[in-house]
Amino acid sequence: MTSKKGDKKHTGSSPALSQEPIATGSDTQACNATVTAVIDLEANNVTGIEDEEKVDVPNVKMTSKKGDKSTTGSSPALSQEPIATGSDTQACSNKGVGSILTDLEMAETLVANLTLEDLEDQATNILPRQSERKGDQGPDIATNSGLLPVVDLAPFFTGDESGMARATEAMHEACHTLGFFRAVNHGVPTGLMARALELSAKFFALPDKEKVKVRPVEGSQAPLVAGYGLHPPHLVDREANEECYAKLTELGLLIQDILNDCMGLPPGFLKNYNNDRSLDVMVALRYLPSTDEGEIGLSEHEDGSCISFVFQDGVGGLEVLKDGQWIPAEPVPGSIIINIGDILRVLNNNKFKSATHRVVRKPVHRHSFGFFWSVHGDKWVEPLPEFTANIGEAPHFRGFQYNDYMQQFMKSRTHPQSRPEDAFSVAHYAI
Ligand SMILES: O=C(O)CCC(=O)C(=O)O
Ligand SMILES: [Fe+2]
Repeated sequence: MTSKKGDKKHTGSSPALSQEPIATGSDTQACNATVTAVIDLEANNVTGIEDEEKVDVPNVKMTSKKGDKSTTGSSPALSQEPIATGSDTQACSNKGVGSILTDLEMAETLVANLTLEDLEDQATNILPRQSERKGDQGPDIATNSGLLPVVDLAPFFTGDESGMARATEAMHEACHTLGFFRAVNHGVPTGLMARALELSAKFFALPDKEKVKVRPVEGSQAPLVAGYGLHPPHLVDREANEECYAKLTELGLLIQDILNDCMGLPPGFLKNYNNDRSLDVMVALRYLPSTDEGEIGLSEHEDGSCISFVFQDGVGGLEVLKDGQWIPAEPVPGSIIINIGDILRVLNNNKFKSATHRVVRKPVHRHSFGFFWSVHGDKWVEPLPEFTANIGEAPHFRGFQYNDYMQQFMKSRTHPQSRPEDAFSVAHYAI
């Protein structure tokens, strides 16, 4: 089994891709949350992966699959060709129902002969509930906020006006200087995130022979040739995923409103501009253990989203580039890491950073969820007059249709350039 160690630049796992519903392979009911996972079956040589290797996962021993398959990009719903060699991903989108139903039927048929007990037996409970994890008593924000700026959103739930102003200012500063911050008291229950991570871990811990049963059907419009089309219906608590998706959507609306204020835009401007939630997607990621120091799990990239949200287990590995230094975005229980994507950066003409980030693999499996707040595919994206003509500044980007951007973004993922610096990015539109 080969182990790739490249630090190939890519454009992130934000999936809002094309005219085609992104996570076409992924979707189910309510949030239409489902799973599109990427597993490079060829590269990973599923049959060559041995069962029953003991793997350490935070605070627990688990039985898991062996195999070091490092990853050069984990993006989920994106590839037409296997590119993620060593991570598994799943996605929840809220569109694409048409082609997903087919996959759902397939999944249900294929998994129907397995009982929940069978599945539970196979998937050792690798992530205990947050409350059961040693040291995870809830966010210890004061002492353990790590290096990222922290934005406490509590005032937006209590109506404390001066607190709201302080949080808005903190967010503005973070977006301006780093493009990343840690949100606490954000309204997404800690237990819900823990449950989603637990379910994801359980799914990924299944033997490959079970997971491949929920690959997208041959000829499906699902954007993955290798990967999981759906969560096995009997295994996954869809309600938890859907609730998580719904809560993240609420958080997205709140953050978008606050950013609207940070940017000094007329009240409700972003909400109006970005009023279609069909390309948002929630992705579950699993990173395989590293075999060597410094192996890359997700190569450096900027997100193609408007705003991205990440919650993670206790393993760590997410890093943000600032002034040539990689800053760890450490796991802090209950917090959500939020970063600015390329779309917002273009809209405000580079006032906010869309920071380069990556995931470095650790000696144990890592699980995380990404939620990518997108814009509608038909949307025209260009620097807003508030950041150009109205203030006498030249635009730093020419305008583009989001679909066009995503097509190229995708192509660059599925047909990576040999030189990372040649990879497609929003710089393509720079003036
Ligand atoms: O897994 C993570 O912590 C980050 C994932 C990420 O950056 C992405 O999917 O774009
Ligand atoms: Fe990212």
